[in-house]
Amino acid sequence: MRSSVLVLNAGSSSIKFALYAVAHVTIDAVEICRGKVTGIGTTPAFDAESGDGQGLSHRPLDPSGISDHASALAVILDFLHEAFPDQKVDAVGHRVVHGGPHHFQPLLLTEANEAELDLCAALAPLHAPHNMAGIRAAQAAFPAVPQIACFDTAFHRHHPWVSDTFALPRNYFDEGVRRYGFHGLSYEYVSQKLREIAPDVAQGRVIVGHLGAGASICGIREGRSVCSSMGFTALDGLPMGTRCGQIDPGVLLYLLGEKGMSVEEVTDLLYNKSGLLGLSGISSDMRTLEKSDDPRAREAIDYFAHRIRREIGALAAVIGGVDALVFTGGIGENSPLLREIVCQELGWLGFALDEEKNAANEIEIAAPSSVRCFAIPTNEEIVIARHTARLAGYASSAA
Ligand SMILES: Nc1ncnc2c1ncn2[C@@H]1O[C@H](COP(=O)(O)OP(=O)(O)O)[C@@H](O)[C@H]1O
Ligand SMILES: CC(=O)OP(=O)(O)O
Ligand SMILES: [Mg+2]
Repeated sequence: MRSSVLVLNAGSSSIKFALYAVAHVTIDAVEICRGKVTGIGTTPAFDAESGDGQGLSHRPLDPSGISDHASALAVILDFLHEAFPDQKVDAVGHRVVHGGPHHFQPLLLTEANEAELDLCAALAPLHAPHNMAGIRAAQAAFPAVPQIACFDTAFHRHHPWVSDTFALPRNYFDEGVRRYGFHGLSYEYVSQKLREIAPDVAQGRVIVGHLGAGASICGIREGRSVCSSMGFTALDGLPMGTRCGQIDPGVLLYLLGEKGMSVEEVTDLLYNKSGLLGLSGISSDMRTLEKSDDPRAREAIDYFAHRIRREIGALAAVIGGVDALVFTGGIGENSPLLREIVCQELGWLGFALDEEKNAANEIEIAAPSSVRCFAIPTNEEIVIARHTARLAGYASSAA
């Protein structure tokens, strides 16, 4: 049997997975396969491909059988068992969205620290309960195997105080009411990748936009996060697929006080009915909006780009300029249109895109005269695999 690390990234309606070969030598984790169960609780489907991109499985699943994360994980494990009978899972790495104020590093899970993570779950209602469900299901499937939590918040834990505090009385900060920042595993990956492909700017002033279903943007200096658009929860900052992003807290007081909405109704409005979906009234999915002729679809895209530009200006002011701008996440990597609209108005910061490179989703998309600009496909799973291999006692040179 060969040693492998299983990575699980449990979202609100999906579980993404990846399997990596690891060894007790100083080589990096090698991807064997990756895939996902999507539509848990609605119209579930299973997809998997090999590490070199060959399709392995693509099929709908029976909705009555796949009603929760445990049953979705069972499908993944059955597939891995059948397709890769020689691979033995020796450690499981989990993406955990909220790690609270104390976790600067990934964590080997024990009964004691799991209870602490349960407490953080209330701060990320769209993600954390599913992260914890993924952990519990993996513990049941692999009882004797180390389970490692890798936090989206950890990359941001060296922020200066001004980046993380709200202007509330100090005791709230001490109680944990502060800006945490998320998508840290993605920022960690992009920072590592930038060191490989553009070492001359990687240690400088870098702004990275992680633009996917969730979206945030981060100012990084000398490889360290300085400031991020996401705050106490994964609701703040940029508008997202279904989340509102930055909002005047007075609106919430009005909805709760004057309109008599319940906390549950406001939560549902802000997390599930706002953002691109709320603005367009059509879809939360950027591909659908790009194809639509409805003017509200384009207005939603323009609003998204406007807020990204605002944040880029703000982050440039905080980190003292920009040496490189990176787009990542499903939209950042794949939408030439969004990148074009964002950069159109950024000439004052020195940005000009090369039209053809941008249209082809090349890695480097700036015109020769421009400040450097990149579209880098993110890979949160390999970051989790490297940390997991290291904590479980396997070597990984890149961790
Ligand atoms: N070719 C594409 N053009 C435009 N948008 C795309 C494209 N491919 C994916 N996207 C968008 O990426 C978003 C999903 O991003 P992703 O990072 O995969 O999300 P998640 O946070 O669920 O991992 C969706 O809005 C989707 O429409
Ligand atoms: C933190 C967050 O918003 O994650 P995702 O983009 O996976 O929704
Ligand atoms: Mg994501």
